[in-house]
Amino acid sequence: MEVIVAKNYEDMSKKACAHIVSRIKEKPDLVLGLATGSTPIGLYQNLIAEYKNNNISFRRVVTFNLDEYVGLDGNDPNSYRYFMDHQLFNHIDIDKNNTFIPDGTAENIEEECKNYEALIKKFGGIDLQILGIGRNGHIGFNEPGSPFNSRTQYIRLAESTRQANSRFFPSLDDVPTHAITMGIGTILEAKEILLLISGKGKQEAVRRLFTEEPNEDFPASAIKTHPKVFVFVDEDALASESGKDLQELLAK
Ligand SMILES: N[C@@H]1[C@@H](O)[C@H](O)[C@@H](COP(=O)(O)O)O[C@@H]1O
Repeated sequence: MEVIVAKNYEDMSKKACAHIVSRIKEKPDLVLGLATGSTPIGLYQNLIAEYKNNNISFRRVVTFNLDEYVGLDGNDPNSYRYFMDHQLFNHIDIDKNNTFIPDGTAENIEEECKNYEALIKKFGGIDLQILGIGRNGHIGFNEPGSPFNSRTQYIRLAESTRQANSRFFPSLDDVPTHAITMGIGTILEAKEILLLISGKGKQEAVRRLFTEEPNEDFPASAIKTHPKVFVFVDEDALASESGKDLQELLAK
């Protein structure tokens, strides 16, 4: 696990963007795994700027999102399809037919999960997966207790996750109770993983990530078993009480 410490959110977003741009230049038909949440928004803005400056093209890039709420269609402003269209896809030259997100309105959710896995395989697997992290260590919507070999699946959201995400909805009652998420096993099959962590609210998650052995109570710890991981973390997320120790730990 390589750790890149950024000064702040903007710096983290820029550094992660530079990493992805270099990968797209090496492989213009990169299969890119995408994440939602507030954390990657700055990264997406930087990618849009790189496209507008004619520095990169997404014409041949294929994307797979980690997850989607069950029950929300793509026109719902809280769906992850809507999020991705508005935060990234509408502003770059990507072929929308090559942007995949689980369908939260599918009649047969289990089929949808299987098909999603098959589609990822059909494109040769994910080259680079972007991840954010929930305060309880969730990645995608894999909540604590998710087995490390789990595949794309239908899951019930933890109440703490519904509460955290209720800031985007009119009320807590409007937050869906279920989602489809790539499994941890699916995520670990990506050839490379980029985890982005920003802000004071993530200090405890950072502490656990850097100090705990891989364990299913803290889903993000699974990435420690992966051979090619880059963690982009800003100083706010690092600066816990034990921040100094963490900085020392990282310096080793
Ligand atoms: N499913 C998403 C995760 O993929 C994301 O990492 C997490 C953290 O979001 P934020 O970046 O807003 O803290 O939120 C959601 O639950």
